Amino acid sequence: MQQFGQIAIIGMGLIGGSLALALKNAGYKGRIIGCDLSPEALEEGLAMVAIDAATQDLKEAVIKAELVIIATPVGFYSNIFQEIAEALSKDTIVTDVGSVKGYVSRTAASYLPEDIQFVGGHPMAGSEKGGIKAATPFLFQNAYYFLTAKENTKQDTIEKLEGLVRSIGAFPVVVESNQHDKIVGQISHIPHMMAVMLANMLERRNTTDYAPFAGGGFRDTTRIAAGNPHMWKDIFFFNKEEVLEGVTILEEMLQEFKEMLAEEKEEEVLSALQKAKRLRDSIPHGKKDYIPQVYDLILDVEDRPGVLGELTQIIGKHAINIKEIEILHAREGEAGAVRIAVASKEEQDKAYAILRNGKFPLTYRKGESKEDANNS
Ligand SMILES: NC(=O)c1ccc[n+]([C@@H]2O[C@H](COP(=O)([O-])OP(=O)(O)OC[C@H]3O[C@@H](n4cnc5c(N)ncnc54)[C@H](O)[C@@H]3O)[C@@H](O)[C@H]2O)c1
Ligand SMILES: O=C(O)C(=O)C[C@]1(C(=O)O)C=C[C@@H](O)C=C1
Repeated sequence: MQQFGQIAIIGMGLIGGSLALALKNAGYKGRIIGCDLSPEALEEGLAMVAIDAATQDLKEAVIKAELVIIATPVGFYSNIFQEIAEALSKDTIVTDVGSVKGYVSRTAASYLPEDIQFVGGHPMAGSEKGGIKAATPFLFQNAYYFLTAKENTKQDTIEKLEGLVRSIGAFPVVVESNQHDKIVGQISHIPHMMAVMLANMLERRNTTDYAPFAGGGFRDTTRIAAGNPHMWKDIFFFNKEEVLEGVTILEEMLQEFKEMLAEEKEEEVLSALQKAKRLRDSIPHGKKDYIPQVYDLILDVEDRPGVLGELTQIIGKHAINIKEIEILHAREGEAGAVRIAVASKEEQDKAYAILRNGKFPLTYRKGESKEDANNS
C-alpha cells in the first residue's frame, strides 16, 4: 500500500475513521488528509492520530491525493463527485466504501473525468454505532472487502487496491457491481429491513413495555436496527429492486408459515425449522477458503471488574491461544456471557476441561445445552 503517496478520505465517520486508523496501524507512511463537513469529526480524527491533516474543503482534500476514498453516506456522492472532478490529477484512483455499488458506479461514470480510474469498494464489516468515536483500526480484520471492477479498469489499479485491502487485514473480492448488489441485498439489506420490522412491531402491537425483558433472541435479531436511519434509507432506495424482490419472497414465505401453523401441519413447521438450522449452522464461522475455522466456547461469567483478566490468565497459563474474544450483550443483571474462540478442536477440548471445573462452572460449548455441560 506504500505505492500510494497522499490519501484523502472524505467522510471521517465510523468507516472513514477506521480506514485511516487501519492504514496507520498497517504501517502506511504517507499523509492521510481527512475531509468532513463536521469540524468535530475532523478534530477527533486529528486527536486520534488517524489523519495528518484536516479540511472541510473537498477540492483542497483531493488536490494532491493519489488515492481518494469516499466514506460518506451514498446520498452525498453525486455532489461530491461533481465537486472533486476538476481537482483530481490524471492518475488519481478514486474508490469508496458505500454499501451499494450499481448506483455508485453509474454516478461515478456520470461525473468523474474519463481518465480517472474509479473502483467501487465495500468492506463487509461495520457496526450499528456511527461516527468517528466508534472507529477502530481492527474493524476490517478478517472481513471480506468487495471491489467492483469494470471492463476498462486497469489491472494495476485493481492490484493496488487489493494490496491496500490486504494490508488492513481484509480479504478483497472482485465482483461486478450489479452482482454485488444482489449479494448484499440478500445478506445485509433484507436482514436489516427485517430487524427494523421486528423492532417496530413492538410499537405496532402496543408492547414497548415488553422490551426490557428481551433476552438474546430479540437483541440478536434487532441489533442492526439501531444503525443510522439516514444511511439505511439511502441503502434501501439505491438497492430498491433487490429489497423489493426480498419483500415479495418474504410475503410468500410468511403466508406459507401462517398456513402451516394455522392448519397445525406439525411436520411442515418442524421441517422449516430444521432446514433453517441446517442453513444457519452451515455458515462458516471463519470465512471459508479465506480464513481458518475457529472453535468456540461460550462461557457464563459474573459481571464484575477483572473477570475477563482472570479468564484469559487461566487459559494463557495452559498455553492456549485465544483467537477471538467477544462479550455477548445478551443478558442484563448479574450474569454475562463471553465467547472465546481457539484455533483447533484440541485446544477447544483442553480449554473446556480446564474451565468447566474452575471458576467458570457454567461453561458450555456452542451447540451443547448448559444441562449437558453440567451433567457430563
Ligand atoms: N456503518 C456500517 O456498518 C457500514 C459498513 C460498511 C460500509 N458502510 C458505508 O460507509 C459509508 C459511511 O458510513 P459510516 O457508518 O462511516 O457513517 P458515519 O455516519 O459514521 O460517517 C459519515 C461521515 O460522513 C460525513 N459527511 C456526510 N456528508 C459529507 C459530505 N458531503 N462531505 C464530507 N463529509 C460528509 C459525516 O459528517 C460523517 O462524519 C456509507 O456509505 C455506508 O453505506 C457502512
Ligand atoms: O454488523 C453490523 O452492524 C452491520 O450492519 C454491518 C453490515 C452488514 O450487514 O454486515 C452493514 C452494512 C454494511 O454495508 C456492511 C456491513
